[in-house]
Amino acid sequence: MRIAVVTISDRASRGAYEDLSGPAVEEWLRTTIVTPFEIVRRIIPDGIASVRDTLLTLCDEQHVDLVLTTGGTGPAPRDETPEAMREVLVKELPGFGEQLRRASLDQTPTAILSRQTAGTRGRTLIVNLPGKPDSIRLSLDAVFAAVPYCLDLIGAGRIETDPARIQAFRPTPPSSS
Ligand SMILES: Nc1ncnc2c1ncn2[C@@H]1O[C@H](COP(=O)(O)OP(=O)(O)OP(=O)(O)O)[C@@H](O)[C@H]1O
Ligand SMILES: Nc1nc2c(c(=O)[nH]1)N[C@H]1C(S)=C(S)[C@@H](COP(=O)(O)O)O[C@H]1N2
Repeated sequence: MRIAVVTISDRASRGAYEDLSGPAVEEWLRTTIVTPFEIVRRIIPDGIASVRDTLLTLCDEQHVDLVLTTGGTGPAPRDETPEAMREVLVKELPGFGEQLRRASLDQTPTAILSRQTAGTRGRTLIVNLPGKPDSIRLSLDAVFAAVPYCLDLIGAGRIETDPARIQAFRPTPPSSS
């Protein structure tokens, strides 16, 4: 099981500030997932080509099971993560974005500015998170219960979570066919 954590930020990628969001995602995963997994980290600039090419490499060449991105989902000119997702996803899963915005509204009224989404390409699930370090925990807490079953359905690796942190929900056992 391999999970990629991709920080999308012009300034973090050129070292203008320290990336805090990627490490926050990694820390959340390490305290929540109890089955073995390896983390692949990337820090890249905003922009359609940058995000698209990174996601395509992670999906089609490195065959990671899950990609979590942080940043580039807003309305600013350089925020192009959703445009890149459109070029990469085979099946969009709009429920992730809906739930992320709903949960984030408890934290900030600007939650509605995020165009974050999720979806699949082959056996990889890609989920966008906002860029702000403070948003990471709340965002992952809001959607992760559905992630292990989604990975089962697309034939990706199996994840078990610490039930004290996240109760993974599997409505039906995986098919044996
Ligand atoms: N990876 C990160 N690590 C630390 N702080 C971040 C990170 N991403 C965003 N932030 C903080 O959240 C703020 C808003 O995030 P946003 O993604 O809108 O950044 P931005 O203004 O587009 O700039 P950039 O793309 O250069 O990070 C940033 O100004 C920064 O203070
Ligand atoms: N939970 C949460 N969601 C959030 C935020 C936040 O601080 N917390 N920031 C919002 C803001 S201000 C913006 S502009 C959008 C997009 O952020 P991004 O471009 O860094 O992805 O996410 C929104 N979603």
